[in-house]
Amino acid sequence: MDELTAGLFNPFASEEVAPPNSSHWEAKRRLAEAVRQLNDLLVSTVASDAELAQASAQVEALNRTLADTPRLHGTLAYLKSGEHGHYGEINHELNAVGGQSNPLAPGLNMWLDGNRAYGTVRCGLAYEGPPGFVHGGFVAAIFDQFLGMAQVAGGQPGMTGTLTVRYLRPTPLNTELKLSAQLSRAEDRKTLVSGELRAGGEITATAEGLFVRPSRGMAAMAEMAVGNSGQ
Ligand SMILES: CCCCCCCCCCCCCC(=O)SCCNC(=O)CCNC(=O)[C@H](O)C(C)(C)COP(=O)(O)OP(=O)(O)OC[C@H]1O[C@@H](n2cnc3c(N)ncnc32)[C@H](O)[C@@H]1OP(=O)(O)O
Repeated sequence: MDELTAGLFNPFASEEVAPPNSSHWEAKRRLAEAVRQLNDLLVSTVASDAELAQASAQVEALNRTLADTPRLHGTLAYLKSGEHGHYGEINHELNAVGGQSNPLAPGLNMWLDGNRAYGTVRCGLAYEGPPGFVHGGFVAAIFDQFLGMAQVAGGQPGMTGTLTVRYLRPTPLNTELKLSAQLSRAEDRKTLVSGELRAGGEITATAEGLFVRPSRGMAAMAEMAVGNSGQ
């Protein structure tokens, strides 16, 4: 374990969503939730052109305000600041699929129990692909994150090597979806995890992920990423 992978899974010890570790993350979770609602409202409103123009001006003004605040570009920058928790906590806030403080993330909650993992997620209107159903790319993204975290049981977290999703039936929007996964095999640097997604008791998709612990190690992978975060 290195400074990235140590504590990576701490936020998933229980079914309760791990609380924010500071007033900063608490405030950011609130803002993220407001932006999620904004996203939902944006795709559903049929307001007049004038109302949309006014809303755009308000959001643009807010963007200018936030652009003038101190910023950290990427999870590594947060880690290096030393003020925002360990990597696991930062990942739990900012991850693109599971981050509580990232409005792009649909609010995936997951917890681990031995070599099994469980989770819930609810995808609002902004995740629509086929009419009334979740976009298949987001189903795959949810599996990638969920299976990726479930690999903890194997004790050697790695990157997704392959992810195979079988879409059995459409996955409904605005419905509590239940996830479960189990470790199938862990050998050397490779961990195989399989999982399923259910809506109202019916399996809508299954997935199998092969995760590979990089030969160069996670920390070295992270160092390779320096400069990718758009600062
Ligand atoms: C950035 C830091 C983050 C830190 C925290 C994150 C925690 C995790 C969070 C996860 C959640 C988020 C999830 C995400 O979003 S992870 C993001 C999506 N995934 C990636 O971007 C991964 C990109 N690929 C790589 O970085 C490398 O190719 C990896 C690391 C995968 C292997 O490169 P490495 O140089 O180490 O490999 P090796 O040549 O020594 O081969 C070793 C063995 O593995 C076998 N093999 C290799 N590749 C594949 C493959 N694609 N499928 C099947 N098998 C593969 C290979 O045949 C060999 O087997 P064998 O011949 O010995 O039998």
